[in-house]
Amino acid sequence: MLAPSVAHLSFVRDDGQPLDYIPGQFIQVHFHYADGTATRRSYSLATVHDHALGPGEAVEIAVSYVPGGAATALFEGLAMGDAIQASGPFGRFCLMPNDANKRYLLIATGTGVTPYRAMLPLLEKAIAQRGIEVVLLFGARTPQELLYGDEFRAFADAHPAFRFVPCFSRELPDDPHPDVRHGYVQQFLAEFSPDPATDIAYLCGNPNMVDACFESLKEAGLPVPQIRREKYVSSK
Ligand SMILES: Cc1cc2nc3c(=O)[nH]c(=O)nc-3n(C[C@H](O)[C@H](O)[C@H](O)COP(=O)(O)OP(=O)(O)OC[C@H]3O[C@@H](n4cnc5c(N)ncnc54)[C@H](O)[C@@H]3O)c2cc1C
Repeated sequence: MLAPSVAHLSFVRDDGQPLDYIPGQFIQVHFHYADGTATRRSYSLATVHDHALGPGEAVEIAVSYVPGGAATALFEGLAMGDAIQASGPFGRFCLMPNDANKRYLLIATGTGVTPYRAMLPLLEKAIAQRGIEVVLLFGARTPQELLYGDEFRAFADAHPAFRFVPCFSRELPDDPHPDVRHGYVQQFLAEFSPDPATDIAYLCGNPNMVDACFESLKEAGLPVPQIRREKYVSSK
């Protein structure tokens, strides 16, 4: 468990095939409701991507368990070694090779942060090769829910161009880092002066947060192509 209701799950393909994907993409898990109807749910790939995953390498996802959720029941019922059906990768919530921006504003709540974990090696390359800056604004209710927080903090400590700004809506950690904020991510966007001349923004996770940040960024003058969004809505 990454947090009280979030599991980090690791799978390997059992067909012996590799899985290449672009950080930011997701897979779909296929299963059946109790009445036999087929359904599926999407999960962003959390595996830190520094090479195409060869046969037998772990495909990682972070799943937030929701009360009464159908996929939640599936995942909670899995034992070590059980198999699930999945397809993918899908999606275009990715860093673009021809991006010429000076800064990425990466914004997430909850498991919406997993695409950014997968992107860390690409961000490291962009920092080294293009001299860009990155701000990661990550919303969680409590310090226990700051998924992969130690990894992002370590990455920020090693890369001064990467700022990690955890925003806690309920409870602050004891002895918080100076970059920690108290409130919702959307309250702190203005502090970073979003600028259409320099910024490309990514928004991932809770749909209300994504919509609120999208409106703020548009008001700040960012054109829509510079605001990339992934809303975690249920696909049932
Ligand atoms: C592109 C994409 C990527 C996604 N990536 C992830 C991911 O990496 N990790 C992840 O955990 N989820 C992710 N999701 C959401 C995920 O696909 C499911 O919607 C989620 O896991 C709930 O599925 P469920 O079957 O357990 O609940 P459902 O049976 O679909 O819903 C049960 C009840 O819970 C409510 N509910 C659904 N989702 C939430 C929620 N997030 N918070 C509170 N209540 C909710 C529903 O309204 C419903 O009342 C993603 C969605 C999309 C579209």
